[in-house]
Amino acid sequence: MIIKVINKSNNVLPSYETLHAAGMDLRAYIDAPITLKPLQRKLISTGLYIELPENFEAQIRPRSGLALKHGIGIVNSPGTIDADYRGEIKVLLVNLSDEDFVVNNGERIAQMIIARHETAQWQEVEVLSETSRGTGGYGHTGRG
Ligand SMILES: O=c1ccn([C@H]2C[C@H](O)[C@@H](COP(=O)(O)OP(=O)(O)OP(=O)(O)O)O2)c(=O)[nH]1
Ligand SMILES: [Mg+2]
Repeated sequence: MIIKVINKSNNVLPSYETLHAAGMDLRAYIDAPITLKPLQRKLISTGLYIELPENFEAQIRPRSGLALKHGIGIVNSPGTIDADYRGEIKVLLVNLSDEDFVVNNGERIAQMIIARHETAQWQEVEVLSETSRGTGGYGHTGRG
């Protein structure tokens, strides 16, 4: 699919790193390095603005390597970019390690997945259909 994008950064556009990758890596677009102290969170710019088709969203997800090696997560993971959003895509990083983490311009900080979604309408009713699960949940089928 084709997605319109404005790139105000000095970075290359996000791209799939391998042939069948689900996510495109997003790069930080910042004037100077940003330090995240332990447990600190900061909104990181990407310089990207996109126009998604109706019934598509972009999900902003963490990179597992940064998570494993440096404890870097995304506070609102997965972040949601709505199809009608025209602002800059930003990434809310958090440092869950006990050491400072420095983000540099152009660094790959997150990944973006383009996904189709439904738009639902409600049908209000009094009764829902019966199932074998019923209202059971939260481990109701046991552990092993
Ligand atoms: O990680 C994110 C999450 C959101 N957004 C942008 C795109 C999205 O369409 C908009 C609103 O996001 P969301 O609905 O998650 O935030 P909200 O707190 O509900 O704000 P709003 O009232 O503007 O919807 O902010 C980002 O750039 N990065
Ligand atoms: Mg919202």
